[in-house]
Amino acid sequence: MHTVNRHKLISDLQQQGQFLTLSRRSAELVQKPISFTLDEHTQVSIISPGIISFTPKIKSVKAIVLSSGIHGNETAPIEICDQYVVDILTGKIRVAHRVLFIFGNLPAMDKATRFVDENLNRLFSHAHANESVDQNSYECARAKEIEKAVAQFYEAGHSDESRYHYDLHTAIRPSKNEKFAVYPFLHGEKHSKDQISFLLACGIDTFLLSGSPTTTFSYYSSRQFGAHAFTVELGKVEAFGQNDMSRFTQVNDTLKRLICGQPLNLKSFNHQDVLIYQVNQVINKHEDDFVLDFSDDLPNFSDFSKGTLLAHETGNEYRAEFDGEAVVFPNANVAIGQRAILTVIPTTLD
Ligand SMILES: O=C(O)CCC(=O)N[C@@H](CCC(=O)O)C(=O)O
Ligand SMILES: [Zn+2]
Repeated sequence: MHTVNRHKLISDLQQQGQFLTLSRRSAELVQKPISFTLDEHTQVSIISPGIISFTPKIKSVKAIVLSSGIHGNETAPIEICDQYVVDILTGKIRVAHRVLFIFGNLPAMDKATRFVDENLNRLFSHAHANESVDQNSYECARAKEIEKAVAQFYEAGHSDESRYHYDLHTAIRPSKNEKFAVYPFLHGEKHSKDQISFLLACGIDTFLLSGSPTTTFSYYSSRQFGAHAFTVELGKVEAFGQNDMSRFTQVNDTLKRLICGQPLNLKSFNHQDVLIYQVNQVINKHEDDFVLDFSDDLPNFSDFSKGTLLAHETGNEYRAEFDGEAVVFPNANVAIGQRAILTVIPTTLD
């Protein structure tokens, strides 16, 4: 890159902070790794379009990944994270910990779609190398790029740094519990009540405990790097500019407090404040004729009595196994072999 352009880029970024806009509109400008310092207190590293890290000069005790737009049409988290990046670059706020922002699927944002060729959130933990995955797709390359950025970010820290990853999404359907988090499978490790208290402070009061490995981004950070990692669902999918940002005040303020090292005033964990579910069935689609046996606008967490037919396809019927079993993320329109419904049943944390 020409030196003059590099200086202009850095000065534009510091004056306007529009890293995401540049990543989406002029990706070639932020294609090469670029580093610079903000007022001598924060190192900025642009890793590739849509991926930027901030490192304070003071010793960091937390390494925090905030990802959004892993699905391109899930706009509210993208708008929240974009504003943090703008505010950091322009000096309105200052990070106290190392923070990596990842804006996942840039071309899908432009198309206002979940993805272009492949669901990016099914390609982590090396699933991008599976033979069923189109190796020429944007998402295949992007999954590799994101995995590498996360590995370098966590591994660059001190050994006593604790690791966090909040992968922010919005859901396709409305939900009986509007804000909820998927807690990736921990392979027998204990769930963190402190993390649940933190997410509760963000306005997230419902948790799904995953019971098996997945190829999602949050599972990758959890499993590979021991990060406290979650897929966080903040509401319903809306177009850019159409989100009612007042619905995100709590999560917006709390995440900002976290990255800026401000007091969080967390309430200690109390079973009565949260709804905890464990995943009971992961129903995958095997045939083209897979259909759901309930309406397209049925909200997430709607529950059924034992034996109710939830979905069917040639050769298979899928039924509720328990009274009160609820459905989450039902979607008949997924690729063959992928998850079409999660079912969950209430549980408690030990
Ligand atoms: O509303 C939907 O159907 C999907 C919303 C979404 O993108 N959810 C994530 C959950 C990932 C996880 O299980 O941790 C996804 O499906 O990728
Ligand atoms: Zn999503």
